[in-house]
Order: sequence, then structure tokens, then C-alpha cells
Amino acid sequence: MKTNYEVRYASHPDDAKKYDTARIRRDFLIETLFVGDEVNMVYSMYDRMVVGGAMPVGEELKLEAIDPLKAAFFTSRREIGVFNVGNGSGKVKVGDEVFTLGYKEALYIGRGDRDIIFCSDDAANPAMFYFNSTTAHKEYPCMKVTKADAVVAHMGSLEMSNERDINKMLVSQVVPTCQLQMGMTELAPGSVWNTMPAHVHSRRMEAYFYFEVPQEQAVCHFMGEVNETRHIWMKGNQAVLSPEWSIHSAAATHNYTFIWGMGGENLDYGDQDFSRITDLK
Ligand SMILES: O=C(O)C(=O)C[C@H](O)C(=O)CO
Ligand SMILES: [Zn+2]
Repeated sequence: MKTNYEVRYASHPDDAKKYDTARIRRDFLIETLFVGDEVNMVYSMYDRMVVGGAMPVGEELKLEAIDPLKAAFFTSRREIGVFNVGNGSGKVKVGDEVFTLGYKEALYIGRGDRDIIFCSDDAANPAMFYFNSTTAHKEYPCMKVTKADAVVAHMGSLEMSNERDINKMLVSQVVPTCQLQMGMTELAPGSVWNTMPAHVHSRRMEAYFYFEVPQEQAVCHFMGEVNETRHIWMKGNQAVLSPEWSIHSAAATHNYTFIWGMGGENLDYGDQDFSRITDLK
């Protein structure tokens, strides 16, 4: 198995508005998360969130305590949210506990000193584990969460091209966490916009992972300040970092599903500062 990681620094909005396309992509877009028998991670300085992917095929993959953590175990001082975005089911072993995750099922892993291992049930149909991790001050129990447990917000309409279900899965109403909040938003056929009207929540940074995007289609992620927006074209199975000062919205050339994850000051999903659509520049 191979573990790759990269450290990404945080930026000031006054600096970020001068970035060209290549620099925006280098700092915010995470292009490669899933490679067979590899764990790939970005350690971001936005609230020290780690965004990663593990794709076990022929081997079990151990989640290494990468050097920037300076810890004996990955979760010595961290919590993790994991979603299986691969078609095949797989297992996450957390010390002596074993959790089987089917497609779009999630697991909360609380802080604690023990190994975390990812494996697929069928190498011909591997699981793909997408994860977000934030620092944690307290141990909370591990808990598997499915869409049946989620707080679901049905939002938007086909007329506005934004009909979608926001499945709030690893959120404070469902599972106790230190600062991590995660969920999965599914767009209805014919709908392409998420998070419009756009919002900012300076209490929390956010990371977005897009999947169920057909091979020849693409997602256009919008970021930046309300009066100074930028965009990043993304493919499926890619993630993007959203700074606490930035809007985060997207439209695509097809409907899609995405996983959002937040870390930061509070656990209040609804604490968002919305901007008027007509104020965006
Ligand atoms: O479709 C949406 O709108 C979302 O899913 C928004 C995210 O949940 C979000 O940005 C949470 O802060
Ligand atoms: Zn948000």
C-alpha cells in the first residue's frame, strides 16, 4: 500500500483574488483522491481539516498517522467522517470494532489511540472511502449513519434547476462530534445548482466532494467573496477546499451528488450568511 499526502496553506482573500487559474487550482482543488491500493490526503491549514480518499483493492489499507500530525495514531487527537462512494461495499476496522459500509453509507470515528484499516469486500468491485478529519478534544463513540438516519431537507425546485435533498448525516442532531459536520446532497435529474443563493459561514470552513458526475460531464465550482467571485472546473471524484471567507456554490452540466464537510467554530448547520443572487459579481 502507498500513502501520499500534501500540506496546503490557507490564504487571505485579498491575496486570493490575484490568483490565476493554475494557482486557484493548486491551492483549492484536490484532483486525485482515489487510486487503487493507495491512501491520498491533503492536510489543509483551513481549520486543519484533512481531506482524503482510500481505495483498497488487493490489500487492506491502514490509515497512517502522517508526519504533520506528530501523533502515534491518526485519531490520537482527531475525529473522522467516512463515506463509501464506491459501488462495492467495504469494511472500516477501528481497533476491535468492524463497520461494513455500503454505497453512500457513512461512519463517524471518534478520537482514540487505535489502528484504522480500510478494506473492500470484493476486489473486483472495490469500496472507495472518502473522508474528512478535524482535530478533536474529546472521545465520542464511533457510529455508522445511513440516509435512513439523516435529517433530510428537500430544497429547491426543477423550475429553478436546483431541486435536491440535503441529507444531514454526521451532524449534531444525529451523532455527537467535536467539530466535524458532514452530509450528502443529491440533485434531482434536470437540476444542476447547489447552494444558490450562495452563502458564507465564517465560523466554519468547508470541503466539497463531487461524485455521480458522468465521465464526459463537469462541475463548475464557484468561490471567492460575494463581490469578487472565481470558478474552478472540476471532474467527478474530485474535492475542493472552501475557505471560511468564500462562497461555495456549483452548477454542472448534469445532475450529481456531493459530500460536504465542515470544521470550525460551531456545530450549527443553519448558521449561514446568505447573499442575494443579484449581488454576486
Ligand atoms: O445543496 C446545498 O445547498 C448544500 O448541500 C449546502 C451545503 O450543505 C452547505 O454548504 C452547508 O454549509
Ligand atoms: Zn456551506
